[in-house]
Amino acid sequence: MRLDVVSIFPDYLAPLRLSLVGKAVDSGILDLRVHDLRDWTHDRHRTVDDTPYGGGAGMVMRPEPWGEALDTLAPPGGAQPRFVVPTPAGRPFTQDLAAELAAEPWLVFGCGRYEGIDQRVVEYAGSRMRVDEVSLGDYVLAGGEVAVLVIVEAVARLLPGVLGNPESLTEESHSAGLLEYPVYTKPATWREREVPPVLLSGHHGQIARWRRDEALRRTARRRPDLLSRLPADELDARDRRV
Ligand SMILES: NC(=O)c1ccno1
Repeated sequence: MRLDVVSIFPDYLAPLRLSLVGKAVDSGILDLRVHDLRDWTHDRHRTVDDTPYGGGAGMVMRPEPWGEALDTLAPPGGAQPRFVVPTPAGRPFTQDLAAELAAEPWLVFGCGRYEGIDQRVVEYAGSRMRVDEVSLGDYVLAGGEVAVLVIVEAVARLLPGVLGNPESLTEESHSAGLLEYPVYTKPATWREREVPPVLLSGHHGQIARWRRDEALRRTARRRPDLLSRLPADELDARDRRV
């Protein structure tokens, strides 16, 4: 997978060279290219923003540098990426969307700053590539860079060969529409707190049942909205009694 990130703070994306994502880059699973939007400006001050039409506080990112950046990275008529723009006004970024993006051969991330990017950039991009304006949650960041770090990690870990043990993808939060069950490791007793005995029983069927029950309980307590979204046949009669 090729990943391009366009930002006025390219150094903000340095963490993508570390740990899990960094290893994926080193191994060639990810072809990561980070670009400075100012490389597509032509004035002495390398200006990327201007005052908003209609007035109001703050500045808006000018469309010209973004248009030139997209034309350089993905010339019209050639292969086109999926353009992902983190914004508080976007649709929710979810595990399902992470899985969708992980199936793409090429993603370009646009990091907005100030009050955002001139909307015509998204409209222009949408005329020749798929565009996703996505939000990590109902809060506002100073820019898209931090959101891109989150999205890239969520996507990269789903790529074959990135996680040491792909099995861990099968029972994690949101993988089956539920929150993950609580996990424990040695010692069996820690500060007078015991590990649930069933986990020490060696009885795999009972352990699986306990984990399912705990995932259901945790989801019902913390995210009842997820339960209401589960397909009707996802919960059996026993599940409904938990
Ligand atoms: N909530 C968000 O994802 C976001 C992106 C940029 N600013 O906020």
